[in-house]
Amino acid sequence: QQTKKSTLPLPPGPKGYPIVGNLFQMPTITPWKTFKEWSKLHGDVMFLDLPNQPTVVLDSVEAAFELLGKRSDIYSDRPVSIMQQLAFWDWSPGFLRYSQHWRNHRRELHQFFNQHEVAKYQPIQLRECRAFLRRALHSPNILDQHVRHIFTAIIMKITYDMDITEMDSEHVLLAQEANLALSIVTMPGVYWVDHFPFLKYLPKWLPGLQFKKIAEYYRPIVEKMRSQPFDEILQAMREGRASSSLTSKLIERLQQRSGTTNLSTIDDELARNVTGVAYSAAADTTTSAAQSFLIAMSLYPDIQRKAQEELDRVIGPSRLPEFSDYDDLVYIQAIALEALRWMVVLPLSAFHSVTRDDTYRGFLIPKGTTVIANAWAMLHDPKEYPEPTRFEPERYLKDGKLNRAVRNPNTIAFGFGRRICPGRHLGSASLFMTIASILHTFDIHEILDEDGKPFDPFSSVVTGLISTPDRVPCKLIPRSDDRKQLIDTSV
Ligand code: HEM
Repeated sequence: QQTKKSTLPLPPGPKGYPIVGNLFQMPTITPWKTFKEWSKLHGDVMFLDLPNQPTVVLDSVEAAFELLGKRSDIYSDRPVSIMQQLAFWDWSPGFLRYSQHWRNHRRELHQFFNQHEVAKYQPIQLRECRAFLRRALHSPNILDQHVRHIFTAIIMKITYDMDITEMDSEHVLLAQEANLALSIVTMPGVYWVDHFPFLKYLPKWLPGLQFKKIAEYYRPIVEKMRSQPFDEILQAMREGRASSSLTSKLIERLQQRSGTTNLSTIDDELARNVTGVAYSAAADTTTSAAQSFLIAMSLYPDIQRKAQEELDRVIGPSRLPEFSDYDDLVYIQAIALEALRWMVVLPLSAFHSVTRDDTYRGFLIPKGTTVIANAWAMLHDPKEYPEPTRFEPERYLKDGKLNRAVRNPNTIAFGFGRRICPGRHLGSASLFMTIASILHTFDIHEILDEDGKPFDPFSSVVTGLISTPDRVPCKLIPRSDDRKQLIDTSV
């Protein structure tokens, strides 16, 4: 028996082929740009016929806010990915199905990363930003690694009370490799097993089944990343020598709640999942945003000058920025917003999925449809952000204040509805302090390539769940000898 709703048409989309639908047309490089082009023909709510994974792409804020925001009671599920399961990434709270199990994880994440709690991490953020300044001053040739170091050290300290002094420490290398696996297995349209699940039962020596080898290689690495630091803290707690960290606090809280020191299987899993997701969600994302900032500054020296005028006026020459300067550093706030808009960290956000048949603008969106929000298209919409490829902090300002009439890019860049990024306060604060600290002490210069050509940030991005510039051709030069001294004498 047909319901009335199911007689409605699906949203329009590119014409596909029998059986494989649009699978062969799926772009593997910067798909957000291709989707944007396709949406010019088919509209901002576009259907892609992918086997086992019908997909709708939303290219406008209007559609994303309505479906993922207002209707988030039914649009907060995640699509199931066999590739993620095979590579052992399906435990992550970021990929859990919309359920009580997910809500339990979300509640703990909120406890540790809500706006009020995040203020407690400011001393860690300040210390790591200042350690960065010293590293950039004394070993300027590995700038990219130093940038990554800031956000790795912040999240490792918060989560495990671990001091990351070297980026080649075992824990960091493990976490980086597990994250590489994440970006490899989340490439949309790449793994046929997600569209033809029977492939997972075929032997791995058959041609075309490399996905099995990839998953088998990464699985133990991801397992170890999630368990090793956690087990170390659990052991230290048993021996009464654990220091305070998110992990120890969470374990204690779960122990208190259940009234026993032995965690139940469910609580043990919850704790491992919440602590395990922290690095993977925090490090590469904030690093990518900071890279975007550095590249923008190297291409727009006039914006640097304006920011430095503000920093000199508010802070003066004899100290480094503090979080208490936040309200007075409006131009720096605008730069942080623009960095998240200009080169979008998660250009296709994270995929949602709908748990019931729904109708929108007269179209059917069937239960189980994967819903992709093209955040890149929304943040590069010239109607909202004129000349979107220009880096222009002024677009958010009016009379020396943030202009509320312009859409704050954070309302898109951190995702939507009930799945919105729980780490957004931490990410934004780390980014703000990094930008203020660097601009207060250094000038950022562009490094031209061998042919003397300037860097084109938009044709040099790595495609993945998280998009990053493929290099950061910038160098930092101290603004003066006094600022050099300031860097060396500040802790
Ligand atoms: C500039 C930095 C960051 C950006 C741009 C960013 C962006 C995002 C986006 C777009 C999503 C998907 C939201 C959705 O599905 O609608 C997300 C999810 C998530 N983020 Fe972030 N994020 C950042 C930093 C962080 C940090 C610092 C943490 C950790 C403390 C974090 C933890 C998470 C988690 C756990 C999820 C999954 C939420 C869920 O599925 O319920 N993020 N983030």
